[in-house]
Amino acid sequence: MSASASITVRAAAKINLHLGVGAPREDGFHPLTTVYQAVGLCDDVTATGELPGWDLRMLVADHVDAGAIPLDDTNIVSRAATLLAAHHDLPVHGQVSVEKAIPVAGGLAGGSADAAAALVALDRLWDARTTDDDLLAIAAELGSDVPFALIGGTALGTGRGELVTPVADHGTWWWVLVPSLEGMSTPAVYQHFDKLFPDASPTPPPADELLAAVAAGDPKALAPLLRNDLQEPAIDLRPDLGVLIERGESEGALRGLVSGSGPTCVFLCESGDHARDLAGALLRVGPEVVLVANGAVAGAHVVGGDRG
Ligand SMILES: C[C@@](CO)(OP(=O)(O)O)[C@H](O)COP(=O)(O)OP(=O)(O)OC[C@H]1O[C@@H](n2ccc(N)nc2=O)[C@H](O)[C@@H]1O
Ligand SMILES: Nc1ncnc2c1ncn2[C@@H]1O[C@H](COP(=O)(O)OP(=O)(O)O)[C@@H](O)[C@H]1O
Repeated sequence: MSASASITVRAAAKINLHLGVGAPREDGFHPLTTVYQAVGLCDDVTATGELPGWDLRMLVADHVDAGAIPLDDTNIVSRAATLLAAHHDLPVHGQVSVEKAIPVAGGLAGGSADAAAALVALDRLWDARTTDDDLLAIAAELGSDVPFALIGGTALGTGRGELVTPVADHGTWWWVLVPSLEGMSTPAVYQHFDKLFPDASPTPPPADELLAAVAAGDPKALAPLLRNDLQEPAIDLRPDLGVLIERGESEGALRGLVSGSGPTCVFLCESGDHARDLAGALLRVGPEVVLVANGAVAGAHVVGGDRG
């Protein structure tokens, strides 16, 4: 592409409808059986420019903690660029800006979404034509949640979460998301899981019953089957999350749940109207930020650009 070509790629936040966690493997990662769903809370990554130089900017929404995002080469977008460039024996180059609406360290895989979107955008900008299998392998190297951010929809994750298979989903699922002003560290929550459950089975609990409810598309059938094995450790570290979940359920949510390693809490609703009513009720009693999103939405995909 030419000097002024630009490409914008959108990637979504995820929630885990089922997060079954097993005892840690020899490499320290926990074996998972998880059911991911991509929801309509998205970051947009725009890549432009050619040789030389690399520049990364983050443009964040009011509810996103900009101070918690590294801008150096540890940012997962820069890591994605480095791995993709190395794969093609190219120098890292371009100007990348991330319009960020997904809260940081929220259990919503916002960094993973940025990484997936950056891979797709830079692949296009550099005309690198990476195969899907290679893109998924690079994504898995970046983080356990990154392959799902490429694929989106509703999908089963196994291994450490990086082996992703789309599943049947005949529902439109409405969620209220309540982020927290202070993020939580994913490794710290997994470590707390190990402390609370030293006798966990090496085989994570399966998701078969939940997958049947997802396929059937019935929120009332899904609600009692939602499961997150990291919820107890997350609430043990942050008791306010337990209070919030009880509040959301008493205000009428079909079910409240910690998202991934937390601290975002998500509430399943029957419809868009129900979700907006619940969001209004929650806003009146406490949290500063309450979002409504539905799922499932697409994985990282091009939403704009020009050929310069
Ligand atoms: C908990 C989950 C649930 O989907 O999501 P988040 O809450 O972070 O969004 C994921 O497992 C997070 O995936 P991700 O954030 O990509 O993790 P990675 O970068 O691969 O790993 C970060 C650290 O988390 C721990 N980790 C991660 C995945 C896994 N299956 N077992 C682990 O023990 C390890 O301590 C690892 O060093
Ligand atoms: N582009 C990015 N966006 C957000 N966080 C990032 C990014 N790059 C690196 N990070 C680091 O990754 C950590 C985890 O971020 P994130 O993916 O938002 O959370 P989670 O794993 O809870 O879903 C953050 O605390 C931050 O230090």
